[in-house]
Amino acid sequence: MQPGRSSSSTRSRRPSTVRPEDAEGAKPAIAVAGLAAGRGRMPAFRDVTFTVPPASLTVLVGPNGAGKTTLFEALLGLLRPQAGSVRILGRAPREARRYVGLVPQSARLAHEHQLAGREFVAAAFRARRLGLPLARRETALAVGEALAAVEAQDLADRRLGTLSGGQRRRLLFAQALVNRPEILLMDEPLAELDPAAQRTVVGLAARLRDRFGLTIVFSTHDVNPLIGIAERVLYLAGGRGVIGPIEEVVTGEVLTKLYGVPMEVFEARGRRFVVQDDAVMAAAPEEVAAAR
Ligand SMILES: Nc1ncnc2c1ncn2[C@@H]1O[C@H](COP(=O)(O)OP(=O)(O)OP(=O)(O)O)[C@@H](O)[C@H]1O
Repeated sequence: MQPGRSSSSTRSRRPSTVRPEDAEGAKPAIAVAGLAAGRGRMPAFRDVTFTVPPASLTVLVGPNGAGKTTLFEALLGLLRPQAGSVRILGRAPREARRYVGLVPQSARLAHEHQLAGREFVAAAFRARRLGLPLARRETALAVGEALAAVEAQDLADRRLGTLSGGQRRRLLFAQALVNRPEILLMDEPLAELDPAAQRTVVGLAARLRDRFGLTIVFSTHDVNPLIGIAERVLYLAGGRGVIGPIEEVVTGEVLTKLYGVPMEVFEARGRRFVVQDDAVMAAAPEEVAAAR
């Protein structure tokens, strides 16, 4: 991880589905061109093109089944593209795996309740798994750094089974950081968290970008907690994707084209609510009603 840099350089970009290079000319951390990918025979999406600049935070949004997890798998090299290309730090995804950390959905923690926080984080440390000499000291150092990066030193000796959802999420974060990645993929880290815990997770992601220069892709069903924090949103829907600043992508006009059906976006108290006809797709119904 490197010292942070400004994160505001991409805020003025227009939505784009075709631009293969970052507008600022910086070498992209992630470059995806014409990508079609799926876990079955049918691709979840096709012709998705975007770049992610280094030291930035991109929200990945889309309805259930839009392909958010599929995209992460393609970025990790776990899934071969059906068409198009993926480059991570200029390399093929499999060659770049050690530079990429994944924060999985917390539901996958079911069998680790007996582990202490530091053991859980250490379990992901690469040198330990390889059984290298010096691994103990190196592991302790890397675990300590990762816990400090997410301000979770106080969780080092707590059993996972005794922690709240937000605290576990923090340890998942630390686990993803223990191998000092340059890119962090976060798979729905806000699911099942209350608004206060959501703010904590979003704040941590922003600090990792700003202090350590991490490139973060953060998937969620609701873009609102990231408004004013993420530079851009990558919106997947209708088998396609569009990327740009949140205020330019999360609009009725752009989403109607993307979904291929009439969509409306309501704004209330600085938040955006996406609605198809009268069906609320990603909203608190009472706030949408108030906005009408
Ligand atoms: N193992 C599988 N075999 C075939 N198709 C699959 C498989 N897993 C997922 N799919 C399909 O791939 C598409 C994309 O799924 P994916 O899980 O990537 O979406 P998602 O945006 O992450 O959804 P969610 O928000 O519900 O987690 C869906 O249509 C899904 O039904």
